[in-house]
Amino acid sequence: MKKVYNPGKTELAELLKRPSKNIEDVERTVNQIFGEVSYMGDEAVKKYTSLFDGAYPDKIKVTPEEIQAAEALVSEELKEAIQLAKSNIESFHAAQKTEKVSVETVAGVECWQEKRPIQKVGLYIPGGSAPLFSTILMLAVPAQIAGCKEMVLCTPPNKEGKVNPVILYTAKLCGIDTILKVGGIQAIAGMTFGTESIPKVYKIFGPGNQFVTVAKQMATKYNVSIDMPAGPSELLVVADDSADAVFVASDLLSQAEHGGDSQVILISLSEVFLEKVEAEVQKQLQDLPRKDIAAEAIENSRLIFVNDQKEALAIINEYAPEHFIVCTEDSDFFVNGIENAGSVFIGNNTPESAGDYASGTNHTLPTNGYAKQYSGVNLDSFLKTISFQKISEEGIQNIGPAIELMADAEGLKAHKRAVSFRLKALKNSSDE
Ligand SMILES: NC(=O)c1ccc[n+]([C@@H]2O[C@H](COP(=O)([O-])OP(=O)(O)OC[C@H]3O[C@@H](n4cnc5c(N)ncnc54)[C@H](O)[C@@H]3O)[C@@H](O)[C@H]2O)c1
Ligand SMILES: N[C@H](CO)Cc1c[nH]c[nH+]1
Ligand SMILES: [Zn+2]
Repeated sequence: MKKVYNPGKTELAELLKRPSKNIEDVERTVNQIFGEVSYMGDEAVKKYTSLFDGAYPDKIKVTPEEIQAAEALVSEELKEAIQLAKSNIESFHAAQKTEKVSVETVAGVECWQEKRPIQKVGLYIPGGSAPLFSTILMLAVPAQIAGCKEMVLCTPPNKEGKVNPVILYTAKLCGIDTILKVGGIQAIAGMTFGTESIPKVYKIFGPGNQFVTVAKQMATKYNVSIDMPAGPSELLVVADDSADAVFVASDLLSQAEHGGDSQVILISLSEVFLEKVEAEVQKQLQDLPRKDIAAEAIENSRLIFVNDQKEALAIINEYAPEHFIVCTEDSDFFVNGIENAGSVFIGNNTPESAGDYASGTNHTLPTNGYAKQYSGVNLDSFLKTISFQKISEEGIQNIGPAIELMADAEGLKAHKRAVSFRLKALKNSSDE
């Protein structure tokens, strides 16, 4: 991890760059695959599944027999853990339901808004380097609470053309039966255009690598919306001597092990603490099964010493981390001051892994600085808000003249008439 002391503005900008691939190269690949999938459907999907995943499944859709068989391959212990996580995610997301908002803006003009589910949603479950079945809970649970009618799940197959049984088990538990063995750009293109096997959806959800993230952004050009850009995982920790170096190092490594293009950052007001964590990261790295991946991410990562809390907060808000851990004596300073972060974890007993799996919050979060303008997935992500209005005779008489004047001023005569005819009819009937 690169260690820096009191970096200046220009140095910081360079230091805090995410280790992303060349975006033009990724966009070129995305354009090509989108083009082919839109014309050739399943044939193109199979071509790219074979190229990138080394698999050529004869059927893209997982069969009911495969789903059935998966259940026996998952241990009872793991099923119970999944159930506990599911129930906490349900509690937190069900609590996000809101009441109908209704206001009589002036006498006789009633305005209200109500939420309705997005009918067809596509859930992308990463599976390139690790089968992230926990992501199914994060997406399907709020989709179900929202009342989405159709859920389509895409996840990459392994080299034998199979999907991890825990993914199949969790999908079934969440009421999903349309599971497709397709990952990466071809999955996002499939859900964007629809193919013989992949249903077209209205909104695509879920995290993924940089190919998936750029593909999701491309989908928006074809009238399919997305939750947010949720790419390679990242974590920023702010800690002082009140924190535990062993815990902090384990948190940093937890996100580093997602992928070589992940990034983790520690900001501290204590030089001694930075050094302790640096040594601890190297120690804990040694026996990680994904040591090479984590080590690559650690190469892109930073240890930053700053003199005061205000400076630390300014850096954090500029970086806008996906995950933000606060382990300082005065945690309120950071908790109250944070403006840009996907999800915040407070205190020595709150590992980031808790939010990844089982505390109840959602782990599908904006990366790459997008926490400046996007929220993580939540119940509202699966809902649309529709506004309604009902105007009485009194109401149209109250606002009609203003509408007529405004329509006139915009030069829109038909708009004006739509009001004038009604006002005239009311006047005639009152004159009779
Ligand atoms: N932000 C979040 O909320 C969040 C949550 C969980 C995971 N993640 C991130 O999701 C990512 C998962 O990545 P992953 O790779 O393991 O799985 P993935 O499912 O996202 O991607 C695998 C697919 O990438 C495609 N691919 C691989 N190499 C390619 C190439 N050269 N050209 C075109 N396509 C290619 C293949 O089709 C493959 O199926 C990680 O970066 C992880 O950090 C983020
Ligand atoms: N940390 C990931 C979000 O960036 C989510 C995850 C799933 N499994 C483990 N972690
Ligand atoms: Zn994680």
